[in-house]
Amino acid sequence: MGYRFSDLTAACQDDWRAHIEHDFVRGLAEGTLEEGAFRHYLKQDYLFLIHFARAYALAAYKSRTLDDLRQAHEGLKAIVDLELGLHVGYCRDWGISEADLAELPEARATMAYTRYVLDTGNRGDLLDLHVALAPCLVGYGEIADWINARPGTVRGDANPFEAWIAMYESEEFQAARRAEEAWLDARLKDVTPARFAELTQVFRDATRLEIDFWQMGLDRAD
Ligand SMILES: Cc1ncc(C[n+]2csc(CCO)c2C)c(N)n1
Repeated sequence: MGYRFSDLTAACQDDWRAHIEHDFVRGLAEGTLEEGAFRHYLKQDYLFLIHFARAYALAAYKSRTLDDLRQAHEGLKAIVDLELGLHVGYCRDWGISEADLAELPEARATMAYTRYVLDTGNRGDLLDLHVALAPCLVGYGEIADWINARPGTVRGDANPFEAWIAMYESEEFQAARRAEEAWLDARLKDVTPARFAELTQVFRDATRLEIDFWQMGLDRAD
């Protein structure tokens, strides 16, 4: 008892590092990622974001308190009003039009990850759902930290992915990440070892699906 969010990453250390330090992330940090791989990722990420907005709507449905309902509402608004708009504009900069986005076929890695999160939230409770969402929100925050701490990282105009890195290192995004970790710390404090083992499985599954999503980008898999 007395668990914290960091106990989840510690319990899945190998998978967690494989997500944070994936070759796709290294390519973003060094500016060496093939542009076609990035475009493939961006397109699938559009579909990913739509399903993640649905996951925040599910979090609203699963909420028992006004605070949790507000938090789910904020998450849904952040994706719909902010992230998806930014994403569509960003895709345009990379030569992907809104019409292209509307017609995208969904890759298997996108389906697997997003439907896993939605199913975990459906069959479980709000904590299951948040743990399934954590490799996304907390993971991308840690990725920004990791990118910034690496000597090989290239920043500024010399890196074509500068805007992507800047988004996830932004104070606004990092504040959302810290709030999520604090929420998870508060909920994990009281879980039993058996429940923690269940949640570890969810966290590991979702982390491995993040790894598959990066790999899908590198392989341009459909
Ligand atoms: C595969 C994949 N995983 C995580 C993110 C980042 N992200 C998407 S929604 C969200 C939470 C709401 O702000 C975050 C952090 C991404 N874009 N694509």
